[in-house]
Amino acid sequence: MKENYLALEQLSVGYHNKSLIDDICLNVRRGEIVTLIGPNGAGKSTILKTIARQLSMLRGDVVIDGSRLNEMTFRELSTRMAVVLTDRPKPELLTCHDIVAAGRYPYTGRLGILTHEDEAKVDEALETVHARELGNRDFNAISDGQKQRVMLARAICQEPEIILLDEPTSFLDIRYKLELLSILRRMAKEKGITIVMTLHEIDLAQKISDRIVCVSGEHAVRAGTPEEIFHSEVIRELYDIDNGFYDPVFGSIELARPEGNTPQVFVISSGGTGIRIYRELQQENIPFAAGILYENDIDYQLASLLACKVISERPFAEISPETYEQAVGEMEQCQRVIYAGVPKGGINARLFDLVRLAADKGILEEV
Ligand SMILES: Nc1ncnc2c1ncn2[C@@H]1O[C@H](COP(=O)(O)OP(=O)(O)OP(=O)(O)O)[C@@H](O)[C@H]1O
Repeated sequence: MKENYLALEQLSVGYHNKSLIDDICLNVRRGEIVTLIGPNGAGKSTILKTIARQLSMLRGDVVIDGSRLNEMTFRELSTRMAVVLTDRPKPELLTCHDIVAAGRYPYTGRLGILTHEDEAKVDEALETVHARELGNRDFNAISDGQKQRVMLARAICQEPEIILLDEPTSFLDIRYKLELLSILRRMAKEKGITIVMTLHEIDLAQKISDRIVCVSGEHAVRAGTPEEIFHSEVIRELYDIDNGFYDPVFGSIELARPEGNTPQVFVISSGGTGIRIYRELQQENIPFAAGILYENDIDYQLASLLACKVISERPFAEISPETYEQAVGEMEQCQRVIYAGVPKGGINARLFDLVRLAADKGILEEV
């Protein structure tokens, strides 16, 4: 077990002496990736700014590697902590290289003169974020996504023990989002750098984080592993979602299921063949039933979220007469039956009886 690096001890954060969230207690281990998630305005950035000492803490304490935040000198803090918040510097006539080089200032003398070694670190940091070609460009004249990468290069160049990042993936296209997250993962796992960040993309948070902190309400800061936090109900409650779902198995956001509790279509599928059909029916707002699906079938997870009825069977069991009759009853209420393909196996033989029955009734559509 790695040692604790950062501790928030009954921390209260807020503005103008008015607290927003009280009693935050959190221990973060060295090299851990911790992501704060929660709705807009919940206080995620406020917590990060407080840890970064850009905002005074109201009560409690922040301890970094055994040192109290408020007792650390500026140099001590800046050699330990790099911060990439959403505010961007608006420098006059500074190149991206100059911005990144500022990450070396905690290590240079008063005049801020960079040694050859410092210069090499600036180049290396720009290289890491694939922004070397931006080095000579005016920082004010590059895109938001490019600025984001340059700011990350500055943080890397600072060689910190901990990096705080506020929404680091916003503005980045998919390639750079993935790249940023893999850079962070390398920094954490190979160099033992502790990462605390906020992310709005909870699917990415689920995949990259060692621990998730849910921020909402005055006291409600709940922490857990991604497996503990990413349940449809926890996410629904955290974000107060009433118009869709978060599917924790696939890490996907799903729109609400079609309106109505009476299925118009019955879908027979297996092993992923139903997914495209479910989505099409969802887009057309047609309520549907799905079955007979084994509970460990990939289609079962999405069907449970989108179908108004799912007829299922226990994994690896023969389809029971009761389940079959239930499926027939449901299917006979529908105007259409879509057969999306099912691999034949001994135990699912009755599924094919269902398909034949639909064909006999003249309501079968094969896709
Ligand atoms: N400088 C400020 N002075 C007073 N209140 C502020 C200030 N900055 C933010 N707030 C308020 O504090 C609350 C928390 O804001 P914060 O930016 O921490 O939320 P957040 O969880 O990061 O939200 P988002 O996901 O929208 O970025 C909000 O109600 C916000 O209006």
